[in-house]
Amino acid sequence: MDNIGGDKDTSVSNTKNSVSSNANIDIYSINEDLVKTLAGMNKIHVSSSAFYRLTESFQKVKFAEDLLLKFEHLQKFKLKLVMQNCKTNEKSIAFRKEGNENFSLKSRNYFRALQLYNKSICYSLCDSENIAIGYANRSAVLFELKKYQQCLENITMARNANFPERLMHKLDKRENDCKKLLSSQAPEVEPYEFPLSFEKHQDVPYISNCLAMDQTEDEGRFVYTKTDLKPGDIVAIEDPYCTTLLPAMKYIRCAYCTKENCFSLIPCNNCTSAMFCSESCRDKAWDVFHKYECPVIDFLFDTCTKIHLTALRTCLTTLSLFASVEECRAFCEDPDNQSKTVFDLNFNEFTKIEEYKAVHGLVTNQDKRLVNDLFQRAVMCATIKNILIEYTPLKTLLGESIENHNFFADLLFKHLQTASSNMHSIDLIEQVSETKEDECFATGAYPFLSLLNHSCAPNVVRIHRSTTTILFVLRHIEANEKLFDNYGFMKTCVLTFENPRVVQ
Ligand SMILES: C[S@@+](CC[C@H](N)C(=O)[O-])C[C@H]1O[C@@H](n2cnc3c(N)ncnc32)[C@H](O)[C@@H]1O
Repeated sequence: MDNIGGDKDTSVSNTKNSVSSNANIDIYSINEDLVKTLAGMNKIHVSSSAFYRLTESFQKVKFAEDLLLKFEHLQKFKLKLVMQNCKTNEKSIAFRKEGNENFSLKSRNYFRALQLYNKSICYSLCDSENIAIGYANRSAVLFELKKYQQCLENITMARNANFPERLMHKLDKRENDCKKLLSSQAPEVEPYEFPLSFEKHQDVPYISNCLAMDQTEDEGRFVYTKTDLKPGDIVAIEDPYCTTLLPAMKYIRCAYCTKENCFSLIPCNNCTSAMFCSESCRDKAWDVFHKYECPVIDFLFDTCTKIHLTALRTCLTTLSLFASVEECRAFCEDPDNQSKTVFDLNFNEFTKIEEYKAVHGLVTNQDKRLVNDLFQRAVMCATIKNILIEYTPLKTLLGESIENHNFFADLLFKHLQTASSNMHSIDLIEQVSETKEDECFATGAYPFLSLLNHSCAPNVVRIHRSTTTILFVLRHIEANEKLFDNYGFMKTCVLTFENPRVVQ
């Protein structure tokens, strides 16, 4: 048996794409500290054996949590929570000034100016004129960018947010100029719609009827074609079950729908790290996940990677679908719901709950993972769970029931594994560099696309239109051949060169 320290760290930290602004306090360091403490006490072997013997996921998470509490390793994270960025008008004004410098004739860095005005809006106290001035400044940038419709929308937003009377004449003038110019502007071109190249599949309406699924002992489930395919064919168009906006995009895109909307974002009323493209997105985000993420958002963004964020978002989205945690638990623990795929779903009465069956059935590779990999995930799971329960309404949601707490640990532990084996990055269309994976703005859970196996010479490619993923055929594929995706540079390295037992 290997041990929880590992000979070398072959697990998630090798492929980490940490979003941390402070490399010393990312979530992996909590595991490293704990392993060092155990090694210093000569307890690695005994702890590894004890951890290995635990059969249930929640027991593994509890084991890790007990150690974290015993050695007080959660303290530095809790300290970081105290340093959550609060709204202050001073910072709001400072970011606006920085935005003005970027907007100036000398710089003309309009995109950066928009980001900084958004940041200024997000940092402003809710009842302050800084929000209105932020919207008005955004309208000035949009005027220069000839985006007159969005410019007018921002002028209205500024007025509704009590724009100061002393500056109103500037806004009036911009509004008049804008209206004149708008009437002479050509309408925007509608984007091209990509249709499936074949009839819809009889069971799964968003894939082509030529596709089917099978499985082998070695490769698990895979997708193959029943007819010849040619380059350019579109064989699937899938929308995600849920998405997670990456922290770098927080002042550019909506935290709920992830659309690029830096022209009209509105702030979260509580935190300084989430913006939304409408009140509707803000309300939906609050109900589904943001009420739990908001109080600890800077901890999540500064210390977690996209794998942890995606895993947590998948859990919170799923919990929000059910009237109670008990109902969600019964659904997730139903033996019938353990290995479903999109081919098993009922698309005639399609709901998010029905869709979740195929997300719940994604491969975890738990039986192939080394002890150090599982221990590390248990530590991550325990850390996130502990902090969410202490600082967010998750405590109220789970209540006193030990079964509910164990269920949440099970669910998060599961998705910390499915996220790394199945999660898809959602990229901008432009591929900047073949080896640079991170030109992505969000991640998503796509239950059909997650059935595609990896090849370094793939025969299909995923192209994103917003969060919708279109699967194109890259080269000729003969009937009965498998479809292969390319998981990306980092995952390929892990899959190919690392210990084969650690299949990400
Ligand atoms: C996104 S899932 C693909 C579907 C998966 N085979 C299943 O049964 O659900 C990724 C996992 O599939 C397996 N896998 C992917 N590509 C593979 C390949 N070329 N050969 C063998 N297994 C592969 C690995 O376990 C990997 O972690």
